[in-house]
Amino acid sequence: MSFLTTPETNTLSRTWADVDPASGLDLRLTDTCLRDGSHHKRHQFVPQEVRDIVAALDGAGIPVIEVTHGDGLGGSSFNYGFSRTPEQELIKLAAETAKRAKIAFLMLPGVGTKDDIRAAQDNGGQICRIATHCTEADTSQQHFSLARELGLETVGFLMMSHTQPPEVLARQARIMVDAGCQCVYVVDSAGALVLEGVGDRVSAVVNEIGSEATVGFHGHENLGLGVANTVVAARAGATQIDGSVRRFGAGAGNTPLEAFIGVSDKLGWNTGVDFLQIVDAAEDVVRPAMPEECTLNRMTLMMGYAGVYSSFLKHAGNAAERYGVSGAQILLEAGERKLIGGQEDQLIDIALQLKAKQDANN
Ligand SMILES: CC[C@H](O)CC(=O)C(=O)O
Ligand SMILES: [Mn+2]
Repeated sequence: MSFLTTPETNTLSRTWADVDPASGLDLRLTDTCLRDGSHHKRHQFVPQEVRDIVAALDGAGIPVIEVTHGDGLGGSSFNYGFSRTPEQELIKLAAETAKRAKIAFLMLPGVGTKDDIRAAQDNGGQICRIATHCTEADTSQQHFSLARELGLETVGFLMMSHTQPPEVLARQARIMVDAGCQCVYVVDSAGALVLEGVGDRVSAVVNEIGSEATVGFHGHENLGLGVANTVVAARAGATQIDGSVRRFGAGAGNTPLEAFIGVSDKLGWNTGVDFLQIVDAAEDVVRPAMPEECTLNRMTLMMGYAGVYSSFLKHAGNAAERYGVSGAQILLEAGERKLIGGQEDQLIDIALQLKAKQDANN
């Protein structure tokens, strides 16, 4: 079945209402500006910003809001950047503020621990999202078991999905589902996937896991395709969709959720979110909390083009400044080396090599 099965009517082959009929939703949205946006904010969220953003998103009808350090539970460190406010405090505040939305949290095995998951649940987190590189799903098994034992809803993130063909992702999704994952996300961490590249991957995962679990899509804007790629993902069977209001996320940002909501309205897909309210939230509440807009520029475009993990942006920028070399060249080389999350220190190695070359030529 093609992922463009019914373009005339835009009838989705799978909807979120298949899982939760009472919701009546075609697609269930998760806003990640308070987690993926943490990279852009260098993890400097303060309590009032979290309260205001959660209240605005919840009021507009966003059903899931993710809150954690950008690199997930336990990410506050010298390697990834220290949080200004402890993430568990922010999760608690978010859970206390939200009237309808569920609070999700992210964890990467090896960065966070099982105790961090327990603490996040104690603080009101209800959805546990476990992220692994897209060939390493087996590292998530014990975390899915624990999360299910605790009664948490579970989501699996197959990061850097552009690096593997659809059949590999499908096999990795199977590992997560067998371990207790209820929704597997195809995660375009580098914003490097282009249209059919998304559709083929989502379709393969849908075909593998059938009705055992749902499928999600998490996009980045590095080639300007966040909304278009997400429409393709939904047509291919993804029923859970990530994005960030005002694109507040890593790299050039995430799929701009307010734009996707407007597009969904036009396509007749019910997200349950009020377009006018979410546009106001983007402008009046989310934008003031951002250090600057997330934009397409030489660095972020290079990430999409070379296939680089979006959360490397600030690290590459720091290394470029420190050693007086081109940030774009650092990112190109990071793409060549196929670096994955956790290898941030190699950006410094690349910068040192570029500097040595530069010095030799002067
Ligand atoms: C460091 C985790 C990463 O930011 C997760 C994510 O959002 C992605 O891979 O796109
Ligand atoms: Mn992301």
